[in-house]
Amino acid sequence: MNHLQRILSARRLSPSIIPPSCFLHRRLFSTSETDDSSASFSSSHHKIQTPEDGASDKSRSTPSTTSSLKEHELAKFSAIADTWWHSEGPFKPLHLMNPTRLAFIRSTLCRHFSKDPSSARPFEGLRLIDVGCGGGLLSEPLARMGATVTGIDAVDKNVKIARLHADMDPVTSTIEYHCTTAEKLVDEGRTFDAVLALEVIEHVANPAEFCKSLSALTIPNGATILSTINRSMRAYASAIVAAEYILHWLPKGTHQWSSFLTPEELTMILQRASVDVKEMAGFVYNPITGRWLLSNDISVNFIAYGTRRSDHGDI
Ligand SMILES: C[S@@+](CC[C@H](N)C(=O)[O-])C[C@H]1O[C@@H](n2cnc3c(N)ncnc32)[C@H](O)[C@@H]1O
Ligand SMILES: [Mg+2]
Repeated sequence: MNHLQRILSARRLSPSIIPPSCFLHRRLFSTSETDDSSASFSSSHHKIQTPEDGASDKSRSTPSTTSSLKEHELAKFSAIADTWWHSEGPFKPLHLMNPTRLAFIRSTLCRHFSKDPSSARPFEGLRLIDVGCGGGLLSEPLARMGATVTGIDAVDKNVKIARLHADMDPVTSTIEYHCTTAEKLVDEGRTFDAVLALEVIEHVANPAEFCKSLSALTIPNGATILSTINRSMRAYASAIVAAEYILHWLPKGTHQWSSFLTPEELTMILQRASVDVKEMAGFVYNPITGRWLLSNDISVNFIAYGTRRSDHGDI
């Protein structure tokens, strides 16, 4: 068993990690948070959001909607859309994380669909969707691995940048990009063998509804993969205070601590959406090598792979 397999097998989940619903924050099952103008990206007065600030967020009690859009989150991405492919720009952490998250995706999807992970194009024959694709940092390598890729993003500028970049290579020019949302594609009846939403759920209006849409886009017995940031004190210190305010890796205000989900919460909302989480891994940054590694440590950045039950559950 190699290192990766050890990590992954260590993170195969049993239902015992799923907490009773009373542990969950009410936010998970409420709704679209109305816009918080104090979170504006362009503001010169950046207040570091504390966990307590999040706890008193009044927007929690707004009525339910199926839209996953949070306008002020989209505005942040629109403002920096032309930097998606600058490897030293605001998306540098995603560029650096890419090989690590692709290793997890290759490993889990190859096992799930009985594909050969040592093949150059292991995803040949698979239809994948990259939800919240941004500039296409993930969509492109998935296409190079042979998948038929659809990339969607709610920000039109992102989709345009993704399209322009993908068109530079005949292999990636096959990617179908659309400015739309997961819920709209559900309404259109689209389905995919595997659905991926990396670093998106912490930016949507309603994580539980979003997971239901991801599930509905996944064929029965297909795979669903999400990555996000844990709502832990370590994540507050490293992903917000250090990354945004000390190291300036990300623009200030990129993340709201209160919008993060714990691995248990994500597992539970996916389970309620008919997706059983099978494996999880953490991404850990090594400041000496400047690389991210797959790890057992899911206290900050983590990725989860689940399988879509063939029954429709309570979707
Ligand atoms: C942090 S970026 C991640 C980009 C890409 N998944 C990656 O990991 O390289 C989050 C992306 O999600 C998009 N987004 C946010 N909310 C969305 C929603 N409700 N539906 C679709 N895309 C959304 C944003 O426009 C942004 O491009
Ligand atoms: Mg994020």
